Amino acid sequence: MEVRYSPDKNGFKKMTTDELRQSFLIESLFVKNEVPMVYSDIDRSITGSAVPAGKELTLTASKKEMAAEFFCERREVGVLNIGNKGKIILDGAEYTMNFRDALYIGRGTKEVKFLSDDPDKPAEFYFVSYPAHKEYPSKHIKYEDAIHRNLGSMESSNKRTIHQYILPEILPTCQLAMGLTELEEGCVWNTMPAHTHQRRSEVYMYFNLSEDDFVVHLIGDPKETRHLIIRDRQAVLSTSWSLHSGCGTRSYSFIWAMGGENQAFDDMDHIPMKELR
Ligand SMILES: O=C(O)C(=O)C[C@H](O)C(=O)CO
Ligand SMILES: [Zn+2]
Repeated sequence: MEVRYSPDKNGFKKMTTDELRQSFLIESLFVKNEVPMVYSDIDRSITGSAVPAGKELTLTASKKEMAAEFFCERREVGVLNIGNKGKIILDGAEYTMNFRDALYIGRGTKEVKFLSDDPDKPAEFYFVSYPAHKEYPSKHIKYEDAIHRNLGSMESSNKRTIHQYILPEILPTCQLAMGLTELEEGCVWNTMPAHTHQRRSEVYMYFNLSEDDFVVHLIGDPKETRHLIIRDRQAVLSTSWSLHSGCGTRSYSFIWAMGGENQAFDDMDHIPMKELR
């Protein structure tokens, strides 16, 4: 498992493009028949994917980094399927995962298996995990059971729907919150006006982009921003002090996942537009 260490605010200011990418950008996801994972010291998130294409995949603990017998020994996981129909089996209990369905996997779950219905049209599971102090029941949250919030406008090029799957309004978790944001055609800006949230950190994973398209993702202190060019199915880590917002060369979607001490979605420190630099 790859491990990432984040810089402090001052170290961040001196980083080159390559250093920024090595610290915050995750380019290794969605490899068929593998379960790539990145462990970050930011709230101890683990970000990964599972694309079973003719092979059943298992979520296993990396002994060195996790010192655990099984992945969910002290962790909870949120999974979203952005591919074709598949299944996740948790200790023998089977969940049918359609496109845009989510699954919360509670601490204590011993066996997690990922399968696709058709190996030629695989399911594409994306997951984010955080440490969990307590066992909460696993739960399947279908697309139609998520909370769908419309935000933004065509005039601001940011009309989008935020689909909220894993939040206290839907199910209890230890610290994980997770959802999916889809931009309307012709809209390119996400999370603008921008925010930080000192009380939690966040991981974004962008998708629905063609090979030639990308998102210019803003990070850093709102008064001294930097950017990363992010391509299809790549993820970006965000510290609690960093804004996280992006502008694409076309419309796109992204999955956001958060861990920390406060799960209230609207608990954000908004940044006045005039203050961004
Ligand atoms: O488009 C948006 O705005 C978002 O999706 C915002 C994220 O959900 C977020 O940053 C939550 O803290
Ligand atoms: Zn946020």
